[in-house]
Amino acid sequence: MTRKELFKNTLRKSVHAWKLINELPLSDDESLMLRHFMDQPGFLDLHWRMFVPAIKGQGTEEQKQKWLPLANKMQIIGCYAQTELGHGSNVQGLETTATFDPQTDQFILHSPTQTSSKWWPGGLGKVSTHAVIYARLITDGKDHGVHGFIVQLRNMDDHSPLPGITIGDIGVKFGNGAYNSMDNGFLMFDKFCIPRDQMLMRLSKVTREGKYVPSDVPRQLMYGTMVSVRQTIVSNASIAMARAVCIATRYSAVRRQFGSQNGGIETQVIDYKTQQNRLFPLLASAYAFRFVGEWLKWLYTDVTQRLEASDFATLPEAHACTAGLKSMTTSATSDGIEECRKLCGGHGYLWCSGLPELFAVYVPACTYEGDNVVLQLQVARFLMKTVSQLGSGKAPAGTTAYMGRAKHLLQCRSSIRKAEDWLNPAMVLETFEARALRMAVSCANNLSKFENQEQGFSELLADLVEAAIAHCQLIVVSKFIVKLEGEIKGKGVKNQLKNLCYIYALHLIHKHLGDFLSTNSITSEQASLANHQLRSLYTQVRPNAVALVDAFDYTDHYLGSVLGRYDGNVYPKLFEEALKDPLNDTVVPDGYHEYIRPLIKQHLRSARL
Ligand SMILES: CCCCCCCCCCC/C=C/C(=O)SCCNC(=O)CCNC(=O)[C@H](O)C(C)(C)COP(=O)(O)OP(=O)(O)OC[C@H]1O[C@@H](n2cnc3c(N)ncnc32)[C@H](O)[C@@H]1OP(=O)(O)O
Ligand SMILES: Cc1cc2nc3c(=O)[nH]c(=O)nc-3n(C[C@H](O)[C@H](O)[C@H](O)COP(=O)(O)OP(=O)(O)OC[C@H]3O[C@@H](n4cnc5c(N)ncnc54)[C@H](O)[C@@H]3O)c2cc1C
Repeated sequence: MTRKELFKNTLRKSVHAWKLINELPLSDDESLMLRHFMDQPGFLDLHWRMFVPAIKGQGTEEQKQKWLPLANKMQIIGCYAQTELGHGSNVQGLETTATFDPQTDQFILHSPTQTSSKWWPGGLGKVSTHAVIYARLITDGKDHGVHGFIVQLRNMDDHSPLPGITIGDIGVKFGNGAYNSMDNGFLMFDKFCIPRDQMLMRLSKVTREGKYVPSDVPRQLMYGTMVSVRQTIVSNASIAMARAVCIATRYSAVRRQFGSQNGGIETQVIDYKTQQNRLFPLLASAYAFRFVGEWLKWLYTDVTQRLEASDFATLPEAHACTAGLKSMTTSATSDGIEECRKLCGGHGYLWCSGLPELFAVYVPACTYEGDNVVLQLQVARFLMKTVSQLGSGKAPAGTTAYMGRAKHLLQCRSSIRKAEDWLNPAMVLETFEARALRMAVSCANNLSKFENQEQGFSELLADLVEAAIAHCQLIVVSKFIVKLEGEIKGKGVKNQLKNLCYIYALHLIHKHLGDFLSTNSITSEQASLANHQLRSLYTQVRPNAVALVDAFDYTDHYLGSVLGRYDGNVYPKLFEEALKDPLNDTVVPDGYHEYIRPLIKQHLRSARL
């Protein structure tokens, strides 16, 4: 499809999905699943996952009563317009202004520079009638920082931009289809006025007289919508990773190369230890991210209930966990999809393998809802704060509770003696805890050598990110182990999950061996025992690998992959797909008479001479 066709077709699908949601009707959770099976980025994502939650989280009761019924019935369509051309990560650096005019009781929205143009918001370019706009609030010449406003963008009769608004699509993005179904947009305000009651005023207010009344709740609640979406992105990482792994596993069982004895059949590539060493940790990650996603959903629900009761104690941890896990799981999934493409050899590069499109549509998850490095630095800040409070009498809680055992974890030596010890959950956990804590403490010690903490933080950014990743990996391993300790239905399922859990943990040890050795969390002998155990786990998973991806229950239609077909009938279908290509519509291609023939003839002439 051309971009225009793709965009229009996504509108068609979105509206059809919305019709089904109402007609069937579907619950909120079911509606999200329907969106998932629609399988294309579109304006509904932003409307439901960001615009509506922003109003719910930051609007007053009155504002919710006014706007939510309209949004819930989709009589208005909204997006989330925070990022600007010049600033995305640095939200405090946004330039759009919302200046209160007491004469008219309005805010004047203005884009003072080119870099202040809103740039990237999905659904903004062509679809949304409204947006939650983030702008610097100015009253009586004073800048109060960034706040949210509900703004109508387009005329409700003919969809034209309202006077004072310049709006459009930012252009083609990575890949052919992929995220191009979405109208990521730009927007500039030229002294555009909105009524005062369209500032989202749950967190802070501007009175009729123009007085700014700051809230007594943390200003970070303004970032609540991002926390909510980051949480869902973790579960989505599992879905995307599982999809790629399903394709690569099924195809690896079908594909044969080398190893033929006396004209017999060749070896299935899934039987090569190198293939297993690349593939099975990804299979394990798909399960691991699912379980950590379930736990994160619980954490998010818990913090939301606490916030409603004005208990803000767990907000920093919820922020650190959602930011860190969003970052870690999306980076691993993007890399994992690309690895699955390579695991499928040359055919993985064909569009009909389903992997190029999956990669192209998935990879911006490393950037949207917060650049992955920037987010890990938030985790690092949280860890440095926690380390600095050790010994102050305030016991670390939640995912940092292990830091409360710092005295032990800083000096303990791993008691792994034989390969099977690496299947002991307590020993594995202690290894990850020791590594995470020692990395964090080492950063804190190095930081303390700087007179200026901010300068020290800047200098140590790379180490801090690694410490944050170590902490996040510990969370994922520990939640997998917790899952195994709970009730698991199905004969033999627990054993399979156990294998995957230890593959997940041990492959991380192998991958980050430098961390584990340099922090003395393990010795090189223990590392080699871990590798030995890992190989043994691969052998145990091998006979069940295909069943473990079938368990994701993805239909062929959803997978969209000739290589990942359930029936394994890959080769005839590759031919069928090839023959569908428009280049094969004619035997002699367009351009033959114009370019190929004259070229060949010229050579023939010179040959005769
Ligand atoms: C089938 C597939 C379906 C997929 C479905 C997914 C659909 C998704 C659609 C995606 C569309 C994309 C949308 C977007 O991208 S929207 C824009 C997202 N933008 C960002 O994420 C910006 C990232 N930047 C930030 O979040 C902040 O600016 C940053 C956290 C980096 C820094 O903020 P700030 O400068 O204000 O803060 P400080 O560093 O000074 O920190 C101040 C304290 O505040 C704490 N903090 C920061 N953020 C939060 C938060 N969210 N919640 C709670 N607390 C927070 C921070 O830790 C500091 O605390 P301390 O003072 O205690 O240290
Ligand atoms: C597909 C897609 C959809 C999007 N949808 C929306 C949307 O609906 N609404 C919306 O408002 N926005 C949206 N965005 C914007 C998105 O949220 C931002 O692009 C994202 O937050 C990253 O910000 P940035 O582009 O400013 O990156 P930058 O911050 O400019 O990052 C550039 C580089 O600088 C590094 N860097 C930046 N700051 C630091 C630091 N402090 N320390 C170390 N390194 C640093 C980063 O790691 C990165 O390598 C979308 C983006 C994409 C790609």
